[in-house]
Amino acid sequence: MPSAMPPPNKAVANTAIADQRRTSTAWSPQGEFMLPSSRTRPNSKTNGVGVQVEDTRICVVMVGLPARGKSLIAQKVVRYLGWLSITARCFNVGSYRRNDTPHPTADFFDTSNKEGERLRMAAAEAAVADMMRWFKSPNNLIAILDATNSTKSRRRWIKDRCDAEGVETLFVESKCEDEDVIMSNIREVKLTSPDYEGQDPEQAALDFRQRITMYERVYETLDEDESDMTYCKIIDVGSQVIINRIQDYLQSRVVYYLMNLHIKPRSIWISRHGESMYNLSGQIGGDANLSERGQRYAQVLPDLVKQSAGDRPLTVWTSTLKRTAQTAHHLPYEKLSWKALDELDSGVCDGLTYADIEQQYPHDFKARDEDKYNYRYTGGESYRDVVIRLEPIIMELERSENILIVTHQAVLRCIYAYFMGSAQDKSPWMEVPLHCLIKLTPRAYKTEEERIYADVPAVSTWREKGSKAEHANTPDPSRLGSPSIKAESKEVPQ
Ligand SMILES: O=P(O)(O)OC[C@H]1O[C@@](CO)(OP(=O)(O)O)[C@@H](O)[C@@H]1O
Repeated sequence: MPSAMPPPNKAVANTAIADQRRTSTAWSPQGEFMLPSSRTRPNSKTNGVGVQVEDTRICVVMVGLPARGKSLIAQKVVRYLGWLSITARCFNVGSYRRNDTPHPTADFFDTSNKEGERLRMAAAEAAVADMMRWFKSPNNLIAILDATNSTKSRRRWIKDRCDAEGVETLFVESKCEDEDVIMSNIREVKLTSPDYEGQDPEQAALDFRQRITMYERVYETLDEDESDMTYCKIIDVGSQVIINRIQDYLQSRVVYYLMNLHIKPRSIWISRHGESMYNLSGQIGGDANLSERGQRYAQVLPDLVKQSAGDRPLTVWTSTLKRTAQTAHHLPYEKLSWKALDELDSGVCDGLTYADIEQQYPHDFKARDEDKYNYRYTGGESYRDVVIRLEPIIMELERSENILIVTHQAVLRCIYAYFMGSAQDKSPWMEVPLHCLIKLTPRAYKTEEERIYADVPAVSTWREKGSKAEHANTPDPSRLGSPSIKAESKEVPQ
């Protein structure tokens, strides 16, 4: 098997992987994500959506005490890989256990409770069996086995099961002694875990603490005894990362992502720029100034942000285009501008209206409607291309705390799709109104979304799939009301 990393080692270094990644990544002319040819094996395959991958299947095995952010990490890895067109799925042992024991009390997890032990092992076996069935499908590449897997014997059992089926294992331990992080995870779990549904929150927190004590009695951290295993040990929310025996490209890609994650609570705010002169005339692309209403949005945005973020320190990221810089102008925070946040490049269609495109490039107009995610403007970009160039932004976002991004319709859709796990065929059609601030808060079992609309009218630049071109850029009636907050929680699909 080709090795993406130095020989079996123990390293405490982020740069080793980051540098490795730069030398081992390649993009096809279509912007697909590929392995360099020297490392592509004869039986490498394409995963159906154009991403060339090794013939490797990996079981990412989560390890750690309860309330260490394992489920959050697992969900994030699945979403990140899905966003990059790598098919991944999480197998949560707890949800198999809940079939028999939906609301266990802490003593269920006491290892001297034989019936509890039997039921917990049965749940692990059922999850692993389902996972092996799932791996039979050729596009299914990465499974996450989400459980505490807190003893060496349990981990050895999983490794043996995977070895027997030719599935690689990558153990990922989240080890954390930071009381603030643990407490916030306990609060999170008692509010969102199905185990405690409908129960008194204080009672739930107490029981959950006891459950942690049960696990602490038997918990064994990953150590030298397991030096034959591939693992990544994340200590204190990423302040130290230990990696061992990372063997190939896909593993190093997952590990690189994990090294950038932190599990501290935070939110991300995203907004499109204010209405631009091009939005008013229905032209796409370009580098136009804000309209008079767009400037009004820029003026009210600081209040909107304050209303949602309070006094939290924020950093504002914009694109390099005038309309985002002008929108962020009055925000009293540090600002950074990123080329990677520039709008989808519409190539030869830059500066045209959708009606112009339908008339001058009818085949392109139709092709884009048929497969908007993959359609690439002549001399420009596709949504798939935008996702690829946004990857460093996502990495940086994961490393950061509270960020406000002021960007463009297509770019915002791609960022939103990453956080919400939206399907590729749906995300380019998502409606993202102008003059609306979106707050996203990643939680262990879901990402919460809140939309705050400014009381400033704007055109709607949204065009429904298959609709006539002239239906774009009409006044948006929802912009005429008073400011409103619409809060909605959406489950992240597994
Ligand atoms: O992919 P579609 O739906 O065409 O949306 C992207 C388009 O959105 C627009 C507005 O219509 O972006 P922007 O928010 O930067 O003004 C165009 O410039 C851009 O081409």
